[in-house]
Amino acid sequence: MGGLLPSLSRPANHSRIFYSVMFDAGSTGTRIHVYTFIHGGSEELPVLDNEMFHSIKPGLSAYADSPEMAGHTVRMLLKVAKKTVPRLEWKRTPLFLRATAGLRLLSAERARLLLEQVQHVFDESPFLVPDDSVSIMNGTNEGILAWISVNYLTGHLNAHSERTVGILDLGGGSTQITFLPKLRKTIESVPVADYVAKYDISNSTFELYTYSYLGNGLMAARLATLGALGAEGLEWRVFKSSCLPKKFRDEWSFGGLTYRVSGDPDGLAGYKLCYQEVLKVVKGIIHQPHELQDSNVFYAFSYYFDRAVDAGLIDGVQGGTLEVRDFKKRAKEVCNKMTKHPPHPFFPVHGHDLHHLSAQGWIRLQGEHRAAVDQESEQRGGQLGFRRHVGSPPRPEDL
Ligand SMILES: Nc1ccn([C@@H]2O[C@H](COP(=O)(O)OP(=O)(O)O)[C@@H](O)[C@H]2O)c(=O)n1
Repeated sequence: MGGLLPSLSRPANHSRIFYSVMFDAGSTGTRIHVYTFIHGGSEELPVLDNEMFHSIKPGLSAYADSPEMAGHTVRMLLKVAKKTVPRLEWKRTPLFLRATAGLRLLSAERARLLLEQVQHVFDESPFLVPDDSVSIMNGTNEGILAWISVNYLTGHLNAHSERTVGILDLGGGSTQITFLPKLRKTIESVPVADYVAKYDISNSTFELYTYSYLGNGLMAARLATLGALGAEGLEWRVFKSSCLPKKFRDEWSFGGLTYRVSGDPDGLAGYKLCYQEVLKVVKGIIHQPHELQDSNVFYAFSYYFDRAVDAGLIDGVQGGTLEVRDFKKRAKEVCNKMTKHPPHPFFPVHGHDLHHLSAQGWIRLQGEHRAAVDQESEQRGGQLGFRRHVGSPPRPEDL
């Protein structure tokens, strides 16, 4: 995202504060980040001074049949930019939008029509609209940027650091895994070449293992488990699962479609059956690098974080450190209890088959930091801000 920062060659008397506006168009919501940077001097890199955040649900892909509503979402969010950026700065403040799995899951034509609406709203706004303002980010870049952000914010990218940490990002439509392999064999034995990406950061080249599994984000994988993703007859069908309490009934919306779901009142529910159901969706698809069988540190976030909080495994403000097997243990407890008293539905592991990913590995679950008021339930107050952020860690007074 090299274009995020506007040109730094400014006249000496020019304001040393500048702004940049980034939209994250995810499968479950569209978010705006308005960054304020301070430019200390021509030799120095700008420093992130503040970030304003706001989000709207659902994501743009929910409007595949009414693209003008996607434009409306972006117009609403632009109001935050207008409030945050002084009027005089609007015409030199660049706008960017990067869409992730929601749009990747649509046909190229439907995605194009949505992005066209966004481009139109950008063009009629008073802000700067660079050439590459609006696009779909590919899964490889999504995984790499998350890895850079987390390693930068945790201090693993500084010159003295000898190791890095991996990332696990569970979105609604896709899930990413990225780490720096310790063994050459890991790179040599990837299933296809696009599991490896080289990235240069300050005189070092990192050869990363990175992959984005499209359709294995939490919402998409959950619907696939129910046999609902891509199914016909959504108006009359009810999709049943042994992962849901027997008497449970609900409607779930994703990607502009609504699915009626329920437990199986005449069947069985519980961990074992549910595990088999989920396995059908991930088996043979999720690649499990050998070296991850040993202990490894991963930062897991997005829905990994949300579900760990919901399951009572970590604190919603502090985040926490878990072993992968803790997820399995808790899933067993919750799913087997659900056969007796119906609690909230809990799927043991979505997206990644985490148990196999790293039997003894640790994952650190951290929430995201947001400096601004977020009206969504997805607001989290963890210690680090890293999801699609590249910038300074939040200051204590912002937390
Ligand atoms: N700035 C953001 C945006 C989303 N998220 C999390 O990302 C998840 C939703 O992912 P998403 O809607 O972007 O889905 P994808 O398009 O990445 O598959 C939720 O768990 C959100 O809380 C985040 O942690 N930080």
